[in-house]
Amino acid sequence: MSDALLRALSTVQDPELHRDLVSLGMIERAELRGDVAQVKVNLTTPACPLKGQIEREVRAAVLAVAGVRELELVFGAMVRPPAQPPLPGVKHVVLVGSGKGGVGKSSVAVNIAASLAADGARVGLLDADVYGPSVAHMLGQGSAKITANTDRKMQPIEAHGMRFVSMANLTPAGQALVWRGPMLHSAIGQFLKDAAWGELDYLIVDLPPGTGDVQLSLTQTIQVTGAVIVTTPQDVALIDAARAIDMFRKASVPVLGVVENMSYFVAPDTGHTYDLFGRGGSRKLGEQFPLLGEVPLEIGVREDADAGRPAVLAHPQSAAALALRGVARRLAGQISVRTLADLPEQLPVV
Ligand SMILES: Nc1ncnc2c1ncn2[C@@H]1O[C@H](COP(=O)(O)OP(=O)(O)OP(=O)(O)O)[C@@H](O)[C@H]1O
Repeated sequence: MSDALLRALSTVQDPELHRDLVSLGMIERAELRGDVAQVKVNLTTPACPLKGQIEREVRAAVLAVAGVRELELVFGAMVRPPAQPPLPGVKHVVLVGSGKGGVGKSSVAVNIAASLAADGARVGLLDADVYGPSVAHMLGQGSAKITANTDRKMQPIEAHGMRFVSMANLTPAGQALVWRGPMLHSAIGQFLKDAAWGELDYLIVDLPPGTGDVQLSLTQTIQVTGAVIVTTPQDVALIDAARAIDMFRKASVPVLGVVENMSYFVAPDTGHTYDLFGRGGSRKLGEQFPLLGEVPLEIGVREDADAGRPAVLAHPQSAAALALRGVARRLAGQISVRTLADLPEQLPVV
């Protein structure tokens, strides 16, 4: 490594982590070949929301070093696990919850997972909404069946770049589940621990709506990185979202951010924007939670879900898909912030 380049790179801060790239262990290579600098930066997540800014600042710093005429810059990514990973091979478990049903929690969970996977992360999705599992349908895998692998573990189903497990793929279609708390507790534990998740950067968990047994069970079974709250902007939804936030607080689960879904509607024929439920209402939940994004109500989101393809993949340029991509990247950023805040001053190079 070139000392001059490292000195220059140590003046560049990660904009979210407020620490320099060198002490964060993000510089894998910094070499001078003649007057060409070759630098490799490992971001803390492949879904880094501020990659463009980091790239600009690295360029400016390196090209200001005496004798450097050109920069060959490559990016990699390495998601850092917390001091205590939640499950072997799984770095982060993130819960997606809502105070009330029908606000689009599963849609948001599926699109966050698909978006992180599209950015290059290794992603799992656990459908813990055992009473109303809709993830399998939204991923076009409603009739797939979960099988056991040679170690007698549940083999997650692969779709759209992620692995997922859903009760819908274990029970015959159309049958209701009539389980009580202790059975649910053991089912969730099995989904987490007896599924062959393999190596994952993020395991996204779609919770049932509300504040019941499954939510508690999950927070007691493993150390989760945090929770995302999905809400719509009207007061009745926000009251329930506040209750969900309170539940996570009592269970010592950090709230990583809030997603305002069905935030507004743009009429496709006139282009007029309607704030059907009062856009921006989720700010009433408090300033302490980052707003991860405002996702418009869009017919395509529902159509894509029913066609079994996440909107972020099916119609990546739609306003809803772009908002959902932003949600996933901001969430990944928040996870890095949480994790690195708890790690030592000088991190090893990854
Ligand atoms: N932004 C959106 N625009 C249009 N339709 C949406 C949007 N978000 C969700 N939907 C649709 O609303 C319906 C409910 O969404 P979803 O199942 O994701 O909600 P949920 O909160 O998980 O529900 P439940 O709590 O009952 O499981 C679905 O048909 C979904 O396709």
